[in-house]
Amino acid sequence: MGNEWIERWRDGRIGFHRDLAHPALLKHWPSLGVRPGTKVLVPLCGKSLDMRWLGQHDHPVLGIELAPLAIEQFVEEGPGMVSRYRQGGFDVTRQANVELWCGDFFHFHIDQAAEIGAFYDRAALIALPPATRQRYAFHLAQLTPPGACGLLISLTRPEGLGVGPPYHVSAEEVRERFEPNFRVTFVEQGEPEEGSGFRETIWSLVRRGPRQ
Ligand SMILES: C[S@@+](CC[C@H](N)C(=O)[O-])C[C@H]1O[C@@H](n2cnc3c(N)ncnc32)[C@H](O)[C@@H]1O
Repeated sequence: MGNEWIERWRDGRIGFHRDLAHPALLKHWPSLGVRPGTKVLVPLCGKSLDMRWLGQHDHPVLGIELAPLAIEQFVEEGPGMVSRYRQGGFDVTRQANVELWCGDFFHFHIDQAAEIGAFYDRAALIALPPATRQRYAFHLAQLTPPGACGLLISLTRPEGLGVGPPYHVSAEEVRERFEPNFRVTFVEQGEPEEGSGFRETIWSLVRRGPRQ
């Protein structure tokens, strides 16, 4: 699967990328009440401008992305000095308060996640095939402390029009995968996208503590 993403980036098949920050992030992030200064984990981050928006709103950002090209494009297309270093087996590229870790999200370890206090998933869960999505939900839970909250933007797609990615992830599946470790709240469902019929759903998640 990893190679397919690398190829997509190489061939410029990145229709998922948006030229502006996602409207749902602008609309709903403030109501999560995440304190300024809280570091936000962005799994499977691509070169999303949502990271720049979070960075500009006083959140250090830690993005994890498999494709080196995505990271190169992010820093080329944005302002600010770039620094590069190696940490915990990952090549890390930093620009302003966004640090991009190049590698597999599933290899990112809890020891490296010490400062993370919030998270943002747009098109990460839905980029993964069914068998990997449970693993994703557990891994996200492992990396986030009790009380950490975040937004999840999932997607449904009409039946019979291909498989994915992006994969169809139903509301039931979101609850089933995340509720063991997160309080899951439905926030909003977007309108179906013209042509594809893809429809995004916004969720807010709060990492449960041991007895919550
Ligand atoms: C559908 S895109 C979404 C990107 C970004 N979140 C956005 O909203 O534009 C999924 C991204 O995840 C990356 N990816 C896929 N599997 C990954 C993995 N196991 N670890 C890290 N990144 C991964 C892909 O290279 C791709 O850039």
